Amino acid sequence: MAGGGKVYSFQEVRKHSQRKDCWLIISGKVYDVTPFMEEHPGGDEVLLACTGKDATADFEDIGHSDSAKELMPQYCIGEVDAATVPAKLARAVLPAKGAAAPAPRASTGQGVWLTVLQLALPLLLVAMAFALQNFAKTKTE
Ligand code: HEM
Repeated sequence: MAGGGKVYSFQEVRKHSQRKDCWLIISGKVYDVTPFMEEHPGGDEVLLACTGKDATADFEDIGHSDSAKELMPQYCIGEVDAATVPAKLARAVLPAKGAAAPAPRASTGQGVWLTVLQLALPLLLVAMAFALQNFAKTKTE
């Protein structure tokens, strides 16, 4: 690691959030990607959008190649002090520009009931049609 294991606070890392001074946090490590901004095949905007937070999920979501991962050590300047990373920011997964937004989760309480209702409603209608048909038959007999 180029940074010799230096530990930075989250507050320190987030100060470097400009095109000419851009640091990222990926898997607990701090990367100074300033010299890489123009070369990054995904563009500099996505890197800028990943400053000031934990960019691990964004980086992983892209499915970077092994050769991309091999480039990383040269930009690594140290580690982030995990205790200083705000929990909600550490878990934040913002969709990267050009990437698909995460699908809404259907397994939440409300979602399950909606699915059950969607399945049950047509069955209920068929059952009612049969009942009506039988009722009409018995009336005419
Ligand atoms: C040190 C950090 C990073 C390095 C060295 C890096 C390197 C690369 C490389 C080499 C590629 C070309 C494709 C590949 O080989 O996988 C790439 C593509 C890309 N990267 Fe990064 N990247 C970094 C961080 C990030 C971050 C934080 C994001 C945020 C979302 C990002 C978003 C993208 C996107 C959107 C592409 C284009 C993918 C495509 O066109 O299919 N990268 N990156």
